[in-house]
This record gives sequence, structure tokens and C-alpha cells, in this order.
Amino acid sequence: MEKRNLYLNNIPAEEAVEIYRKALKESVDVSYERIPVTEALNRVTRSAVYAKYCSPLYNSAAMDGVAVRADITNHASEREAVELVIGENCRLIDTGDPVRPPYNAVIMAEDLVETTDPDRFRILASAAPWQHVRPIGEDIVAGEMILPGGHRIRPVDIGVLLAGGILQVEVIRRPQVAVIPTGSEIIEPGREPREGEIIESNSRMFENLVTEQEGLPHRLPPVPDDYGLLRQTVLKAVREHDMVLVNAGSSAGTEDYTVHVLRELGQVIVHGVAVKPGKPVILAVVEGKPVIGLPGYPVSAFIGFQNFVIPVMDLYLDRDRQPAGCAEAVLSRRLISSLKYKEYVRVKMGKVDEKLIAAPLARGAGAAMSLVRADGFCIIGQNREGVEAGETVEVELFRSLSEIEHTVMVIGSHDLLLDVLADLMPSLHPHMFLSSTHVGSMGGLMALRRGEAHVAPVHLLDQKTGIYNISYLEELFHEPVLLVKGVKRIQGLIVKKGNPRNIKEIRDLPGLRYVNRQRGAGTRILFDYLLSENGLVPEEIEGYTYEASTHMAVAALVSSDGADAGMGIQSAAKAMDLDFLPIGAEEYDFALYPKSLELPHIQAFLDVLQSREFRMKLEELGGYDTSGIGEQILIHGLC
Ligand SMILES: Nc1nc2c(c(=O)[nH]1)N[C@H]1C(S)=C(S)[C@@H](COP(=O)(O)OP(=O)(O)OC[C@H]3O[C@@H](n4cnc5c(N)ncnc54)[C@H](O)[C@@H]3O)O[C@H]1N2
Ligand code: MOO
Repeated sequence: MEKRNLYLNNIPAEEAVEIYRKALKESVDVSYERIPVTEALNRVTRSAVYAKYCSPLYNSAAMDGVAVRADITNHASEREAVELVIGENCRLIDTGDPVRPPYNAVIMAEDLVETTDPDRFRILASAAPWQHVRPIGEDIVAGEMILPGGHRIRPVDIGVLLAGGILQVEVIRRPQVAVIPTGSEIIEPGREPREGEIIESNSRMFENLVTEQEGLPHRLPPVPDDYGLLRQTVLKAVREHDMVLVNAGSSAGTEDYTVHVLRELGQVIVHGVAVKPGKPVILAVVEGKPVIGLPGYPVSAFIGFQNFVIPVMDLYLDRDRQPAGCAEAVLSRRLISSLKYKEYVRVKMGKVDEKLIAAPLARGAGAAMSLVRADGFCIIGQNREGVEAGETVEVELFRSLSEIEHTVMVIGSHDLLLDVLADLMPSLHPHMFLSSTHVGSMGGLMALRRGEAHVAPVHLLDQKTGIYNISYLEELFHEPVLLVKGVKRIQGLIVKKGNPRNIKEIRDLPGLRYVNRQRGAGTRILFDYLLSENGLVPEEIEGYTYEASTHMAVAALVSSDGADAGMGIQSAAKAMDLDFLPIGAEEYDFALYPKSLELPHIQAFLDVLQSREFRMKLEELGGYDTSGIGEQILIHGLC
């Protein structure tokens, strides 16, 4: 069956959820189970739980000492001691022991005055009736309510339930959720992928999302693109579970069977929602159970789960949606969006000059790393064509605000050493973090100027003087800026292993395929400088207009034979097992405003920069000279 599904709906997410939940109302309900209290952590009670026993179960000693009848001690005083004899008018007792008639008080061991006879004591003060005795039911009275219905069981609750004699508790049953990865191109992790094969990863994400959402996941082996097999697998999964998630095959490909299978087996309520990424979601009902088709791209899959799977799990778990933690932030870059969709843009966040800043990350639906790196989602409503830089937006947070507020926002030129710094920050300075966004040196300086970054890493060559960075700061800033010296790093040509095209210098590039860096990147400026020094013009370089945004992206392209050469740093070549032809050393420094030095996380950043740990890691990476690192030069802007 080779058929494309070209006509998708475009229903707003909220509306789609409402229609779908309505369609499921008849058949999906909350159910309950009895489980041992010892296994009930985080489960939700069906109804109130009442104590079976009192605690303490009997009048018990609260202290170590002796049990007495209070009335015999009435006259005891400093002047007139009362004598106690074990076995006659008192009994030795330990904390927790029962206090039985005729005794009704406990005297602490410290208040007993010893005599030569170990069985005889004197007391110098009277004991009040019931002193140091925990009366029966002091903590819990039999028949008393321990927990109300609808209560999420915590560790302290488990202790008290057991103390009150409760061994089993009735709780809301967790929905069993089958996860079916599909696609002939996907292979299980662990196998070496060949071209055209994709490592199966989404189902593992879903499994853990289901667990996090308090469902019971059951992942099935990947099903190849075979209509009959998919139909059979889905049907069996529906019969054995409460819910089924089918991953991929949800859009318009010739082998995207999911929607056809679900139409045959049941009813497709919605196919296509006005959410980006995550458009081709399928919401279906088969034999009364929810079956949800989620798109294959990891970001789309995640957003689909958040928007559609969780609200259905809520039906089984009798939960109301908690509003996500949100914050208002200033957008660092302009975002254009379509009026057709509500868009989820992943953002990195930081606090600069008392303002929360949100910097957008890669927007592609396949950019799973954007989810890993994100501090939150900036959601652009369906009614908006975009948001301008500097506008305030609402961000749904993934990280706590306190962490975000102790994060050094680094925006500018990319270098692998930024990852090393980010890794070392919280280990050398607990609760201090660093996050970096890579927009090239000039982009970083602009962000610094707009108050969107704390630190801008730069390597900008002044083509007239051959001096790095200083003249750019003088020209771009009208107030003093600090240049903190970073590293001298070797820049050169990244070429294939063994240098098959026998490249020796810039002059060899015409006739070969080059990959450039984006405008404003220091490496691009250096390359332009080198071109003119060698009497070459951009038109002679094939691929001059093909821009990659990081050194690693350049290396990756050379490695995959997308280009013969690109300019970059040695560590990127080394990381990708490529050859490297050194061209020269350049200075990679950090620009910041002097007022930032007051911030504890900036102090931590400067400390990590000069730490032994950092230098050792750079030595391992190779291609860096760290002499003079951390030196500060105050630059007075000229503009
Ligand atoms: N002509 C059109 N093409 C596409 C459309 C469209 O409207 N018209 N929609 C695009 C959008 S938007 C999305 S999102 C994707 C959704 O694709 P499918 O759900 O049909 O998924 P596949 O095409 O099978 O795979 C997409 C992508 O995801 C990878 N994948 C799949 N399963 C897994 C897994 N279990 N683990 C990791 N990665 C997985 C798959 O290999 C592909 O790379 O369609 C667009 N196309
Ligand atoms: O909806 Mo797709 O998820 O935008 O890429």
C-alpha cells in the first residue's frame, strides 16, 4: 500500500486535546489496585486511610530511668530525699517499655542519686503523674485518619501508615503504556550504523517519560515498515495495555502506514495539529483505548508527548495539570514564526543586568541536542508572526530560576574549551554554571553591548596591525570594557586523514571544495585576510558561501566528504580524527564589562579559567598555549 497522506488537519493543540479527551471519556477511566504500603511511594490514595492501631500502643516510657507511683514522691525535696528501692516501690525501665499499673510516672536516670546499694536510689524532687510517659495513642489514635483520599504517598507517610498498622493501601492504578518504534531504517543501539540507518532512540525517551509521568511503560521491539505487521502489533498492544504509542510514520511518506493502520483498526480523531515541531501527530481510538502516533523527529516526538500523551495519562491517573514553572525573559534574537502554528522554541537562559535573557537554540525538529541544552521553551502563539529581539516573552522553564541566575551567559565565538569550562564550573564552584551560545565573535560583542551576555569570547584579527581583539573593542564600545586574555590557539586547515588532496597552504585551495565559517566569525576574518595575503579572491574558492557555524561543524563536513578543507582549530580536527595543517596562532580572549566582576559566578569563571584543572584539560585537547591566561586589559572605548 503506497499512499501518501497529504491532507493533515491543523487544529490548535488545546482544541485537539479537548476533542480527543471527549472521545475517550466513555472508555477511559480511573481504576484502583491494592498494593503493599512498602511499595506505595508516590502513589495516590483512593480514599482516606484510617489507623488500625494506636501509637504508642500502650503507655510507654519516654526516658530511661525508673517507673514509680507519683504519689509516693510527693514530699521529696533537697532537704528531704525519698528513697526508691527497685522491686519494692519502683522498677527499672527503658525508653519505649510499657509503664504498667501501679506505676504512672518515670524518673530519668540522671535524676536518681545513687547509694552504696545498687538497688537503692534517692530522689530530691517529686515526680508529677504521667511525667516522661507517652500515653497510649499520643501520636496516632486507632480509627484516626492518617491520610486523606487523593494524597500522594511520601516516605514519611509510609512510616506512619505502618506504625498505624496498615500494610496495604488502595491506590490509583498506573496506566500500562506500550511503546512501539517503527521504521525499517532504525536499528537498535549498540549496532554500528551504516548510511541510511538511524539509531533507535525515541522509544527509550518515551519509556522514561512514561515512567516520569507515573505510567508503566512497555517497549516493544521496532516494527519494520510493513502494513500487516504494524497492524498486528498495534492490535495486540491495544489488547494488552491501557494506551499505545506508535512512533514515526506519522506524516506523508510512502511508508508512513500508521494512520492507515489506525483508521482500519479504529477511529482517527485528529491527524495534524497546529504545533511546530510536532505537526503530524495522530490521535486515535482503537477498541476504546487511546493510540497516539508521534512524529519520528526527536523534538517533535518530545513535544507531542508533552502536549498529547500526558493529558491522556492524566485521565487514567485522575490528575489535573499543574501549570509549568514560567518566567518572563527578554528575547536575544528575532524569531520569525508562522501564523499556521504555535511554535516551541528551545532557549538558553541567563540573568544579565537584572534582566532574564532567553537565547534561542537550533530550531530544527531533528535537533535533539537543543532539548538537552535548553533551559526552557519559549512558546510563540499561533496568532503571531514572530517576536522581535528585545521583546519580553514567556518561557516555560526546565531548570530552576536559581540555577539560571547563577549561570554565566557566554555568547560569541565557539571553541571546545567552552565545553570544558562549562563542565568544570559546577565542580570547582558548586551551584555556579556556564552556558554558551555560538554566534561568532562579532555576534558575541553585539550581544554583550545589548546586555544579553556576561562574556563574549572573541578572536578578531585587526588586518592593519595584526593585533587581535583590542581595536574591535575600542571601536565598538563607548564605555570601558575588560579584555581577559584567554588562549593562543593554532588555526589551520582541517583536511581529510592522510591529506589525500595534498594540500599544503591556502594557495592550494582553488579547485577544491572548501567549507567556510559564517560572517562575523573570527576564523572567517582570518581566512579573508589570508586569501588577500595570498593574492586570492573569494570567487576562486568553491564553497566560500557555504557557511558552517562551529569548528566542529566544519570538521564534521570534511569528515563526511562534504568538503576537502575548512579552516578551524586543531582540537576540532583531532576530535574528528582528521589531519591538520597549522597556519598560525590566534588569540582567543574574553570580553566583559568591568561591573560584571562583582558577580560571584563571574569570579568563579575567572578562577576556573586560571585553574590547574582547566590547563590540564587544554593540554589533553592540544593546540592551545595558555601563557598569560586570565590577564586583564582595560580598554576605553573610542566610539
Ligand atoms: N512531504 C512532507 N514531508 C514531511 C512532512 C509533511 O508534512 N509533508 N512533515 C514533516 C514533519 S513536520 C515531520 S515532524 C516528519 C515526521 O515524520 P514521521 O513521523 O513520518 O517519521 P519518519 O518520516 O518515519 O521519521 C522522521 C525522522 O525521525 C527518525 N526516527 C524515526 N523513528 C525514530 C526512533 N525510534 N528513534 C530515533 N529517530 C527516529 C527517522 O529516522 C527520521 O529521521 O516528517 C516530515 N516530512
Ligand atoms: O512538525 Mo515537524 O515536527 O515540524 O518537524
